[in-house]
Amino acid sequence: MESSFLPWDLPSRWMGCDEGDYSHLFPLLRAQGYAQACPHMTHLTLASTSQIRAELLRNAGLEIETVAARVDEEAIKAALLAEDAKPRDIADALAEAKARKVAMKGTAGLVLGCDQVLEFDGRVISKCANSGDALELLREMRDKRHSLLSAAVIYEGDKPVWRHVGVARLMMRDASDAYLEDYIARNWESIRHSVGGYKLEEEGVRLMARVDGDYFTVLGLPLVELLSYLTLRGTLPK
Ligand SMILES: Nc1nc2c(ncn2[C@@H]2O[C@H](COP(=O)(O)OP(=O)(O)OP(=O)(O)O)[C@@H](O)[C@H]2O)c(=O)[nH]1
Repeated sequence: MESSFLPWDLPSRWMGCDEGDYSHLFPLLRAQGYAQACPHMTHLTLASTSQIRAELLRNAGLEIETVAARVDEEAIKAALLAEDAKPRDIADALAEAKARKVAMKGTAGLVLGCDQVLEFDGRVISKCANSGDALELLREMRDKRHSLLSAAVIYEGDKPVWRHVGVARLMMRDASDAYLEDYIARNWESIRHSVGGYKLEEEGVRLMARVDGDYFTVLGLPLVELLSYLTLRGTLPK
């Protein structure tokens, strides 16, 4: 049986499947490192180092590859802020920059770039550099509202084919100084890469008085909208 996309040296023991249907082989092939040779096997390439984004996609049953985009986010953010760009546009532009960077390397199939921006008090808040800054930020944000804007952009070839910005609005409770100090001491190692200094699925939920919006958007990925698009275009079965 000849196949156009299976690697020529595929071990013969895997060639016993029916003509054309290899889906049950995918986990085996991926385990052997064949994914890159078979772009058909992956639903998309995630241009992100975010563990939670990869986890959410894999938990939803998607076959993904992850590639770090390595764009200079701070430079892009600074240039956009200098033009008074809105937080939504900053998140979208950063997500597109990441998707484009990886897509332009010739990555086959769909490439997903993401970015999350925290808007508080009219400002765009970046990730905290250390636990002291995180404690200071939480002291500022308690008993007040903030928004999380999670942008996603998909490239196919050299063009963007889909984009979405999910928005969640959160109200932090008026936590005590003592609690915030203990919270940071307990959680800093886990939350250091999360903008806002919390993970909603962990103890960060105890910082909140109210969460309005999509849970996945808070975690950093407008997952439901993404899956709807992939299903609509036939990448995922209807
Ligand atoms: N687990 C978890 N992660 C969160 C939460 N809120 C924000 N984040 C993560 O905080 C990070 C925001 O920074 P980004 O610049 O968007 O992404 P990144 O992690 O730096 O990864 P890149 O896409 O490679 O830039 C993302 O990874 C979000 O998924 C949360 O509630 N839970």
